Amino acid sequence: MSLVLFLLQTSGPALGIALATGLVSGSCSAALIALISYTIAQGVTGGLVAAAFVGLGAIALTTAMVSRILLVRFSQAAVVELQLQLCRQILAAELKSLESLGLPSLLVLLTEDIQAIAAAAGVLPVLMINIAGTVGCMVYVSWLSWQVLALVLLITLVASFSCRWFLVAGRRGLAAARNHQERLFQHFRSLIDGIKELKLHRLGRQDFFELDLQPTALQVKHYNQQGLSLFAVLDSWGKFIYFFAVGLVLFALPNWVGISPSTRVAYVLTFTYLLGPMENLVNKLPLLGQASVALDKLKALGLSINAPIAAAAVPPIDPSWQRLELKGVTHSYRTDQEGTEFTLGPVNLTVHPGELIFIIGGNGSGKSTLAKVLTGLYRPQTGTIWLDQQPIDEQNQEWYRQHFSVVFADFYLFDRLLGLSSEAGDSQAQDYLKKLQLSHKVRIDQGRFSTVDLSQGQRKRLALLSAYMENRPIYLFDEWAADQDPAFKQVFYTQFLPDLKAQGKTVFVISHDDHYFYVGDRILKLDYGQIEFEQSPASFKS
Ligand SMILES: Nc1ncnc2c1ncn2[C@@H]1O[C@H](COP(=O)(O)OP(=O)(O)OP(=O)(O)O)[C@@H](O)[C@H]1O
Repeated sequence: MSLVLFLLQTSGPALGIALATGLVSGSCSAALIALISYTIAQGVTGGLVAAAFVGLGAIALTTAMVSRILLVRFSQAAVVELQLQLCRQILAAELKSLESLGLPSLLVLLTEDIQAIAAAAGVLPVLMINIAGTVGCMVYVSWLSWQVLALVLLITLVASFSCRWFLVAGRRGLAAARNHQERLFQHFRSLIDGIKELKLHRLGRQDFFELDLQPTALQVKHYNQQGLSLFAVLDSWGKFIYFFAVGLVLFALPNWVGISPSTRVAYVLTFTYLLGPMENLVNKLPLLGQASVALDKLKALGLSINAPIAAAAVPPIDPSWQRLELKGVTHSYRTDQEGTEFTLGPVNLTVHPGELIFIIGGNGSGKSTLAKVLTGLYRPQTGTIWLDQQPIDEQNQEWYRQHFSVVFADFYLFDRLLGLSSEAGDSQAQDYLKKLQLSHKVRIDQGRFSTVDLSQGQRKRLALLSAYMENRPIYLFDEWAADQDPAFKQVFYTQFLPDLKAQGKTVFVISHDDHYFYVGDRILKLDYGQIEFEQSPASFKS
């Protein structure tokens, strides 16, 4: 049902015209069948009947063609809209929800699930036309004899009940395959990301292939085979019921109620015509089954193809802010295993413009988690963040986030400066390239880097350049200097950071380089998610 809703939303008028022309075509085809059987039964061969035949045939063919062309256009538009809609939802979703869904889930969603839904979206309108044609034929049958219609309806009822089991079991198989598909994508990811390690370790490679990748791929195959086989059985079962119905009308019904041979010919012709649409319907059931499994998964993941994303306007940021406060802020990660929950906070912190703050602590002490909370990527589970007089909540969180430029430890480098492509921007970026000692490697044209195939340290410098270009009031660097050579490390700590501070920017630096802490105003140490101390560099002893 949500698929139909989505189709109506994306291309309502086009779908309406396609369906209307399809309906006309289906009705004309049904009328043609009636005309043919009438001609055979009555033995009439007049010019009027021939003209009606030609007229009906022409209308049926033209409308069918128009309908098909519209459907092709419309289904392609629906596929693109579907992909864009899901991408919009992913962009709008909270980071935390996306992290808990996991990358494999999102990948299966954007590839397999979209394909399944798109394929069903493509066939659904054709199926609707087939159903319309079938209904037209049923009207004709009921006009011929209500007893036959009653019989057909009875058989349809029995068929629906008997097919239901196959449908449910088939769908269960497809759903199980879909679940294993996520694990398979996780293995694909390991294969691609871990290719260097796998190449160097022959036994490990064999182990990964034989114990992880292959069994999961075989499970996907097994469940898909199981599900699709049930749909194949359903196909044959449907045909059996169909021939059973034709047999009943041909051989049994005349013994029960009086039917003339000419009426019988009409039935047989009608049923023979119906074979096409019915077969089409049954053939497409696996596609519809896969789409419905994909839609269920979407819903379970908290996404929906019908939920429009309101592009809320974000007010301009406040460059003259005076006070950023975290009051009793906490954030926890819940894991499946008991006793492994990590809680950051409660954190109480007040920050002013132009401050340079080092955040330090051991591995797993919560520095990156604090960075995500501070920058508004994670919402505090308790406590509140205040920017001047404004508490940050769901409504203004997007606005709040725009105050920060961040280079995360696991940063992603886009191949262009997003949102900045003016020529003035290019010349400023060229200046930064020189300062970052990259001008011999990289050029910038209309905001696009000539290459991002660089060393890790060089890529981090480009990420820093992107952050500079964003020119936000607050900066956060998570272990930025870790991959830099000693000379450039010194440039970063003794020139870049003081420069930013001199411009009135507030800078948070997550770092282990204690011999540069003297450039900062404060050092904040985390231990097991708690602020262990806050000190000035002068009183700090590592
Ligand atoms: N997405 C997550 N889901 C569950 N637990 C997480 C997640 N991210 C981090 N953690 C846990 O939270 C704790 C703090 O992690 P965090 O990355 O904030 O530490 P860190 O101080 O930045 O560590 P490092 O110096 O190693 O980068 C760790 O115990 C980690 O296992």
